[in-house]
Amino acid sequence: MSISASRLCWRVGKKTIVNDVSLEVPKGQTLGLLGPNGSGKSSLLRILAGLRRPDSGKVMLDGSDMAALKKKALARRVAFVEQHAATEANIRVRDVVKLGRIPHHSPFSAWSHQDDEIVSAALARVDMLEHSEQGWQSLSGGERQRVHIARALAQTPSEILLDEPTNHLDIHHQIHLMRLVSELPVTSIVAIHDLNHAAMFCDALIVMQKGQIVARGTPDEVLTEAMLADVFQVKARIEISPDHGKKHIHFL
Ligand SMILES: Nc1ncnc2c1ncn2[C@@H]1O[C@H](COP(=O)(O)OP(=O)(O)OP(=O)(O)O)[C@@H](O)[C@H]1O
Repeated sequence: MSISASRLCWRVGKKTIVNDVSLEVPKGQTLGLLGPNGSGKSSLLRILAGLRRPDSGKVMLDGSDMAALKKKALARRVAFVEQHAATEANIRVRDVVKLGRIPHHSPFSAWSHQDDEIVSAALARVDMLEHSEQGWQSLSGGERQRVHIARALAQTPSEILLDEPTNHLDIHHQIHLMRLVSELPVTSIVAIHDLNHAAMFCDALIVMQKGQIVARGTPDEVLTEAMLADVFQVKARIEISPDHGKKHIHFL
């Protein structure tokens, strides 16, 4: 397994926010994390990214305990795009993406032509190459989101964790981004609210409720009218799309 977690628990005071969560994602696959607001998706992603220590349980990368990895080695391997990622200074778009290369450098190593190529390729992948010289503060919300994703790609990670990455994006860029994530030769875990995008672009899904996993499997197995009524309290009719052969949810 590229990334796995066994029996993760995280509490704040008496409240258990992540409750006995175990998961496994094979190399190159895309796992979608679904669940209502406050169900623990972001908290789980922060633990999987190594930003938060669980009270119990562990995260494994290729079978080795993540807790044993040094910060820089972890940053070379796992990229995380947070939901409210901020970049304060008014630096150029290209410089934001260059930050993704930091874990690959020592204080004495020189910036290389290859670094430049990786940064340009990351910007091109999110359709932001022509904004390279623009100042960060002048970008729209969706453009900022795409630049944060480019920075994560410039890290050339083996695992990428994305917390609601299609927030702020127009429908063209939502589809473009989800297709990109699903086609990347990188293991991805993505918290996502759009259930039809989850059906179209994820290999497997996990549904969280009150910190626990309440359903898991392929999108076909997980996305059922009963689950949507039970977990999300919505009525829906689900059919197999004649266009792409995946499940399609009609909300009633
Ligand atoms: N540091 C914290 N201290 C106290 N409570 C917290 C903390 N972090 C998260 N929580 C609580 O834990 C629960 C899960 O939050 P989390 O952000 O992980 O949910 P989520 O599934 O990502 O939600 P959303 O879909 O709204 O982004 C929420 O009730 C939240 O208020």
